[in-house]
Amino acid sequence: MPFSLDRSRLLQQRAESLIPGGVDSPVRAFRSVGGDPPFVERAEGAYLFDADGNRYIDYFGSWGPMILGHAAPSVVSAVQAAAAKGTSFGASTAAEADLAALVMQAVPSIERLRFVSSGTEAVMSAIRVARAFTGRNRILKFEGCYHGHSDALLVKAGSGVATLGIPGSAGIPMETTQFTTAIRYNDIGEVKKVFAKHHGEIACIILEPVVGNAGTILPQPGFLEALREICTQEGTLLIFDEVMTGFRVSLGGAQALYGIKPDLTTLGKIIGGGLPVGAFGGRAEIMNLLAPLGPVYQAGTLSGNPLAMAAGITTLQALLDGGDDFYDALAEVTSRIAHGVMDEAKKAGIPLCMAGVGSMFTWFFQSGPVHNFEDAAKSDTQRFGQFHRGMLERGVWLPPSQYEAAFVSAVHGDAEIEATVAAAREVFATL
Ligand SMILES: Cc1ncc(COP(=O)(O)O)c(C=O)c1O
Ligand SMILES: N[C@H](C=O)CCC(=O)O
Repeated sequence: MPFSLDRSRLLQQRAESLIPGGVDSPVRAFRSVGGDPPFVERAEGAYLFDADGNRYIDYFGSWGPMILGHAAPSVVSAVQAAAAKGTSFGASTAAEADLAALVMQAVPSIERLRFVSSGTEAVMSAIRVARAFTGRNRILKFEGCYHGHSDALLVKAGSGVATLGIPGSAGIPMETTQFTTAIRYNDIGEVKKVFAKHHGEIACIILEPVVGNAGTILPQPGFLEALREICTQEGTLLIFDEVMTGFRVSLGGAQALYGIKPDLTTLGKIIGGGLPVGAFGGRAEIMNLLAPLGPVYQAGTLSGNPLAMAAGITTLQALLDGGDDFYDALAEVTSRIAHGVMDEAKKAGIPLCMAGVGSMFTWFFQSGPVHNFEDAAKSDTQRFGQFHRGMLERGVWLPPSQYEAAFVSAVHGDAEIEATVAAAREVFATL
């Protein structure tokens, strides 16, 4: 059967008449890679199935959460059992503390934690509590890092903002971003300059400790250590946004991998096992400023939702049980996929470089190296788009932007590696 997206196209047209751009999040629209986005009907293991009957190996895993693969039987059973008891109470359940305890077991820098419904909310709330704790307003972030879509954090953001090539967002008053400073990632000299200019004013540095939203960019040796030292000296809080890297790059996230202890951490994605969730946490003396204990207001009708808690508990328990062996196996499969495709690019004479850690990675269409967003933006995005479409037609669904990370799950294996490398070989021959 020749590849067709006829039904998806019709569904997209219908969606466009009802929903702006036909999507509930811009990155889903395939604007930077062209072509029609497939409409998903169901998913199982490492695969997505669309409305036209096409099957795809999934390399974006709902943008990170699906580390156990789609519809993992243990997660589905836990969610079904929780749903049978009621889908939301707006009152506390034991499951919230159960999940909080599992998170803290893996991420010891978190002494107190609160659940919210998205990564955006987690970051927004962490910034508020950091400002309250320090009595300062300014936040320092890095170009190409994405911390959700709250007003103050879209300045020079990655992900869809970078993909669409827009500077931030309309509808945000200048006054709201006046305290946001965005500088180059991996450049400690720039960080020092900002502290010299704004001495005593900076509430927090927030960053993706491994960037995923400009494509994958690794911290250079010493960068995270230097940030920790500066923050400690200056009375500034260090916030690791581990919404993507938490439970992804290692059980304890990037902070465990690189041995750095942030003051606050934001989480999302994997800790909800594919259901809507976010969390922020850190030192008790900071987190205890939250109402009802303290003066920082933060709330949520569906926060700690019982279905999300059930999916999260089951997922984290599997990761804790699997331990280092689980993460080593995942990294090994990822490395075979990532390097297998790199080898094919080399044979085809196509400049391609790769950055990755554990089970997240990006192929940049350039010779590299990529240390910051400016470097990532040198990629041949047109060629990336051609590659993306070619792979999709051959049953491999990559994240539809050069400025996003790909993810591998525990149920990707030999068959998926071979099929992916073979598809890349064919596509490279057409570029
Ligand atoms: C690092 C990071 N922070 C924050 C967010 C925002 O999370 P959400 O989309 O759940 O609001 C995302 C993903 O979107 C992310 O990757
Ligand atoms: N890069 C984003 C999150 O990690 C992609 C998810 C989205 O914005 O829809």
